Amino acid sequence: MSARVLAGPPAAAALLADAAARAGRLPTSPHLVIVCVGDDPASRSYVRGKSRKAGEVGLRSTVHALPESATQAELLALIDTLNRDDDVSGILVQLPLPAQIAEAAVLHAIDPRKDVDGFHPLNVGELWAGRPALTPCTPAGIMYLLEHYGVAVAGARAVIVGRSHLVGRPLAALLLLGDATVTVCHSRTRDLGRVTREAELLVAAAGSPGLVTPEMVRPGATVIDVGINRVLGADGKGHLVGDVHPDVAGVAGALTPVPGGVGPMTVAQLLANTVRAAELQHATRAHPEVAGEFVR
Ligand SMILES: NC(=O)C1=CN([C@@H]2O[C@H](COP(=O)(O)OP(=O)(O)OC[C@H]3O[C@@H](n4cnc5c(N)ncnc54)[C@H](OP(=O)(O)O)[C@@H]3O)[C@@H](O)[C@H]2O)C=CC1
Ligand SMILES: Nc1nc(=O)c2c([nH]1)NC[C@@H]1CN(c3ccc(C(=O)N[C@@H](CCC(=O)O)C(=O)O)cc3)C=[N+]21
Repeated sequence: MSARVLAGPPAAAALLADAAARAGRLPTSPHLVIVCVGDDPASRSYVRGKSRKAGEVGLRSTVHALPESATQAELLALIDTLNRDDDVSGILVQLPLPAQIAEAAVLHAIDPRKDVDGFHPLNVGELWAGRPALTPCTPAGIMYLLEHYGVAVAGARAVIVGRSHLVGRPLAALLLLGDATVTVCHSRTRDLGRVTREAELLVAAAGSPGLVTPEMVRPGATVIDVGINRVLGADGKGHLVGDVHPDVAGVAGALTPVPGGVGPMTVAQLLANTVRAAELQHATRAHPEVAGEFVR
């Protein structure tokens, strides 16, 4: 038996087509601003991919690249300018940041209505309160992928390996909103395989190549591989591999590939969030009586 492949690109294309149609109904094209600090090659490569896709669906994007030595004050000043600029719909600060900059201070400074990553505490709180506004791109993209391929979430036993603020935690909130029964595992989880074997829907987001092996997977389960790990192959070249061992394809019912699975969903969802942010800002301007309030 070999698992059904849940490919990212067709689902991402459907999400992007919807976002592009909504963008076309706005008076001006939504504008995403990406801020990156330092010159980590992997970060630069993600940023290029995001800008290219933005252009393909008719969104504007601008990249602000600050040097590795940038101070927290400089970054906060830039965010303040972008917050005040009515021509900016969405702001994404690429993570991780250099050690001299406190991540929390930066994420708190972004206007929640422009927070296309969904990392501001207001958006995090709204998500856990069951009123999702702007939600983190990777988890929201995974939910879209599951729906696109008709994978049932309601009532399912879902297990997530990883509890980061970027992936594991917000995905737990979204799956719970979708009426799954959710378990979140991490590096202190005892007998990880016993927990993951319970899952009808298993999500691996640990950043550990091949962590999920066939004996950890319930036969027929849907397995979502979020991991993006660069490893050196036998051919001496660098390869991207996920957190799921390739042999899991023999046990799982359905499986996302790496690359070409969750990654493209993340990028598509970022652009969908940018359109959503532009819609929120447009509604606020059209109805100034609600300005200052957080409009959903
Ligand atoms: N496809 C995409 O679009 C994206 C992919 N990624 C990829 O997803 C992976 C996870 O990213 P991110 O969430 O940011 O990573 P973090 O390093 O922030 O978090 C990893 C989580 O996995 C847990 N973990 C690590 N090793 C184990 C283990 N052996 N057993 C059980 N739990 C473990 C950690 O536990 P603890 O909390 O106890 O330390 C932690 O909660 C990475 O490979 C990253 O590159 C990330 C974002 C987007
Ligand atoms: N503020 C912030 N928000 C993020 O969403 C964020 C971040 N910082 N920092 C880094 C992680 C990682 N991330 C990815 C996005 C796209 C792919 C992606 O498109 N991957 C392709 C392969 C790309 C390649 O070949 O390198 C794929 O899986 O097919 C992967 C990973 C977003 N992140």
